[in-house]
Amino acid sequence: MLPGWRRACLNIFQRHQKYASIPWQGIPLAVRLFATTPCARAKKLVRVEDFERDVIRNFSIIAHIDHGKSTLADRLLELTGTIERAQKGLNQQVLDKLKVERERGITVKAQTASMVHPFDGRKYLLNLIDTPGHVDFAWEVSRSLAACQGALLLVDATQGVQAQSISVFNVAVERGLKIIPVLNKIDLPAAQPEQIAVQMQAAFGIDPEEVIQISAKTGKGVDAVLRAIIERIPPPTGEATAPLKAFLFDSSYDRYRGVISLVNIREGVLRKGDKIASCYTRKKYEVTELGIMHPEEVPTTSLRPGQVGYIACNMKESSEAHIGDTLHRAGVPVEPMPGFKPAKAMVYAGVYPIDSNDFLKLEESIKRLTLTDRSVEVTRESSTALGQGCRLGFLGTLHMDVFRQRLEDEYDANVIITAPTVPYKVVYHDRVETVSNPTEFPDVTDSTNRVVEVQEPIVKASIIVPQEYLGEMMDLCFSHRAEDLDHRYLDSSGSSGRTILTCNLPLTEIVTDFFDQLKSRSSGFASFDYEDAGYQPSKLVKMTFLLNNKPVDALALIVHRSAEQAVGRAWVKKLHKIIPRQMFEVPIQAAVGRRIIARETLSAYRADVTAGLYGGHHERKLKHLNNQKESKKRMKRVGTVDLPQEAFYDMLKTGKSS
Ligand SMILES: Nc1nc2c(ncn2[C@@H]2O[C@H](COP(=O)(O)OP(=O)(O)OP(=O)(O)O)[C@@H](O)[C@H]2O)c(=O)[nH]1
Repeated sequence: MLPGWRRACLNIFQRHQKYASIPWQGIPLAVRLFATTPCARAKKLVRVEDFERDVIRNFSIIAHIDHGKSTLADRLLELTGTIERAQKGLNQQVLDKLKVERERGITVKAQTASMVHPFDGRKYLLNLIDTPGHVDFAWEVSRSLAACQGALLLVDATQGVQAQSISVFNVAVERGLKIIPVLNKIDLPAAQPEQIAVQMQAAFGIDPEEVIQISAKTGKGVDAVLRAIIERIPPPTGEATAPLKAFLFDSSYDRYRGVISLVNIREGVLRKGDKIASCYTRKKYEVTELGIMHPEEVPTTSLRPGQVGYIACNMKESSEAHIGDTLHRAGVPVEPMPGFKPAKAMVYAGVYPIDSNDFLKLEESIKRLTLTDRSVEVTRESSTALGQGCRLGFLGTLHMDVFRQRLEDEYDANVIITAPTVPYKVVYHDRVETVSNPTEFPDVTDSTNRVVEVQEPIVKASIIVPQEYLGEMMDLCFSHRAEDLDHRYLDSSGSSGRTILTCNLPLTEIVTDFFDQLKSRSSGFASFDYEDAGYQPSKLVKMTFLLNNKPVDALALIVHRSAEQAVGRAWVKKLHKIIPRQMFEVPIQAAVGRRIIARETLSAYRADVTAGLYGGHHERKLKHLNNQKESKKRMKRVGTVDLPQEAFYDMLKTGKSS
């Protein structure tokens, strides 16, 4: 065999999206070839016809970040023989497929996996839908829960109930899901299962007797979880003979097969070759492939009521797969099921290529990435300082960070991200405008602009923290303009007992450094969650920065009146440190409207024009110095200060903590 041919073969497998998650290194070529043949996959073929509705369970694992969802998912997949048992101590994290997920140890994109488990003489089909834990990905959580009848509420036995545990619990209860409470990490010496079970009772009204104690790491107690899934979660409803109704809850893009949609069959049976139509777009398709996630795609002959699986149906554009859509048999229309509220961007930022010639490449990469992350909003924008770029809307700052990292990891992009801003509402005499870019924010101090008021987004925040840090947390909230602050105790075990603190906070206050301060001022013990609480009028102004009396658009900020002096001074100082000295003196100013509120002066380089004059008359020296002064004045008049890209990068990086 030619070595070149061999290499080409390997490349094809490694690049093929479907097999990209498999660690191919070290596996002999013959095995790789066989593993990807239809014959090998067919061996795994699951006859879904064998599973009637009453032996199907659709469930999800919900928890605060890092409480062990992905680890428990691994153990469940192993225990049911869906994947090979990992070597002792090795964490497989089969469902965390993205590189950023594995590196950061967080789940960003919900994945789905089906398992077959024998119980009481019958074979059960268990469909697990993994969910992310972080607040920013709450949209993914509610999307996953729409396809389930039950949820495992996982709580870390060392950390106890955290803010996100409460918010995901509320979403699950709202959707009428059966909750199975599970206490994880009981193998750790710091675990306090009894005390945390009492906390769960106070926070969720759960009977401590119902709580299953496990260690997802060692596998202890995980079989009891499997039993509880089968015994406590109700089977899905829906009749095989009814007209087809399939709920589309996720989609991804495959270069070769087009859009792959994840669906939950609510009524009827879907088979390969069936002609289907979308309630939302009214377009018609033919099902070319369908199957279940086991945990990789495994083709099946049909999908039946209650089942969760993937379909490929010659959908070319990812925009055709509308999340929350109902698919039905072509020519047999049905009433669409209630869909999802679309994801709402909470944080906006400009993304620019470091080298402005790379814009088209960057735009293409962003487009491709948004195919797998549909919650990102994209529009084009341009800035005189940074050139052509895109304005992106994210669900939160972590979401923004993860998106940037994915751009860098998966598309090799080098980008500058501007300071994050939130969407403001500007109320004029005759209209209301939403502004998410500081450069478009009007000068409210100028009465000719006819601005009646400016409103900013508010969130209802909850913080769970040991009592000893309560004072510190209240202080933090007040310094971020908190209102309606309230607190209640979750348990009564002295200063280490947990308290839940709630307040209303402006969203803009938490998109900069709030998380970092929360973690450092509570020694990492506080957890934080928030939900949208509408808009409220606020005294906001646009701050611009001038270099040599010319405004730099990419540095514009929207700040609260009470903070304008402090922010203006801090940024001007930072600019002074970062900007390289020029041939002429450069004033660096922060301005609100026409008012200059802070100023620093960058002194000029001074060439010693008298160096070549040995001796000579005093007036001759003076003449040279005066000439120099004149030419500097001229330079200053016409000179523009170019802020180098690196300075921008530093500025925006450090700007986050201002
Ligand atoms: N000692 C111990 N560690 C555990 C256990 N379960 C999970 N962990 C560890 O806890 C960390 C977080 O686990 P993950 O499974 O990644 O948590 P997750 O909830 O999926 O996290 P997100 O996906 O970010 O929401 C990992 O380092 C796990 O090895 C357990 O039962 N015992």
